[in-house]
Amino acid sequence: MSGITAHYQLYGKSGSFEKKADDIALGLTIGSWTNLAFLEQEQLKKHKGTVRSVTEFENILHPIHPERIKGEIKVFYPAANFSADIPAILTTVFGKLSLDGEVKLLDLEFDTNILSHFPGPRFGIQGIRERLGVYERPLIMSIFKGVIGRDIEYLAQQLRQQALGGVDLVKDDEILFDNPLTSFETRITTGREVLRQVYEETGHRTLYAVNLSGRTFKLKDKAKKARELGADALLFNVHAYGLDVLQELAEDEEIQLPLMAHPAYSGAFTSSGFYGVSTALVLGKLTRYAGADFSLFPSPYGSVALEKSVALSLGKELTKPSEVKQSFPVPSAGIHPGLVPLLMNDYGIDSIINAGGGVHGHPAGATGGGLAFRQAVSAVLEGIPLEEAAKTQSELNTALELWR
Ligand SMILES: CSCCC(=O)C(=O)COP(=O)(O)O
Ligand SMILES: [Mg+2]
Repeated sequence: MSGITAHYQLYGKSGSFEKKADDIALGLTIGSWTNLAFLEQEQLKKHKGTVRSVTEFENILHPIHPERIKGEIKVFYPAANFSADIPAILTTVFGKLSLDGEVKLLDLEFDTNILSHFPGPRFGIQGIRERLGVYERPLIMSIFKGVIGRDIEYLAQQLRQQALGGVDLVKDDEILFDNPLTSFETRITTGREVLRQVYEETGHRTLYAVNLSGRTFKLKDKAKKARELGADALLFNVHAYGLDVLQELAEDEEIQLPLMAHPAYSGAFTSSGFYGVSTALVLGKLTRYAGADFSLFPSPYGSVALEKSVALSLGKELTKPSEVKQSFPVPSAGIHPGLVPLLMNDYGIDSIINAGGGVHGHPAGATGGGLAFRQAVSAVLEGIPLEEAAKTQSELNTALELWR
């Protein structure tokens, strides 16, 4: 039988988890079971949730209520109960249940039949690499900073400085929305022209991800306009809108632009150890299934850090073998060149090193910042310690002195 298996974490008295699991499996599907007549049981069998496993962790006590221990349960929900879309799936497996005390949704197992309704990233890691012609190293991305209240000329200069440093991508900051000084359309057309000039001068190609923002029902038209104007990629605050909106954008044949999922707002429902949804599921698996070519998330090291095991499992969800293409893991926030060895060790070459302050804060400006990142990546690929490489690479040297 086709369906989805949900993994939950909860706390309770030892021996209480079987009953809780049964209550969830029945309560979120057909309601009562044993009181039904045989004929009704036969009719409803294909809709009945099933407990797949119950695990109690006797040694993991609740930090405030030590009489409770941690448990993990797995419940199977038949596909007959929901349409194959993320809103229906989330409402089935964690709708009312998300409001019912300390329960956290850890994972969802999609079978092949259900996953076939999720085309996933249109381009994926390979497709983005083909657009850039870069295959042998992690990509480097920088972020516009301090551009709110500035005009398009200022943005153009900042973009040029970033691109001249050799970064592969530049993205809008997620807090830059449509505004009279730097409208969505003007950012696309101006950005395109700046990056064309840099390409002509240097032969280096940089892609710009413009922030697709505004009311939900206007997004598709805006995204189509972006494509007409020659946009390279779209940044999208997916968790403020909902994953299904991302999927709509990803599947639209008239849009066909790489989509970059920003993690803004996701902390509101992922950060608790007791409630909400696991980070790896939301920013990893579901963001990939919904069609993001890139998923940004806090790295384990910077200013807004995820616990390392969480950040690593998130990266795995984005890249592990699946029917859908891989999404680029983009560990972010407070990244500087000195962190490149750690990031490359954690995420390998199929990842993106992304920095705002770590590029613009370089004493030689954004160009120097980009160069320092490129030098750090080359050093790691050649097996040279950064301190050693910095003896001959002045931008890297300056960066290491500043951020050590
Ligand atoms: C986890 S936040 C994603 C990256 C981002 O949008 C950002 O602004 C990071 O900026 P920083 O100066 O910390 O590199
Ligand atoms: Mg930002």
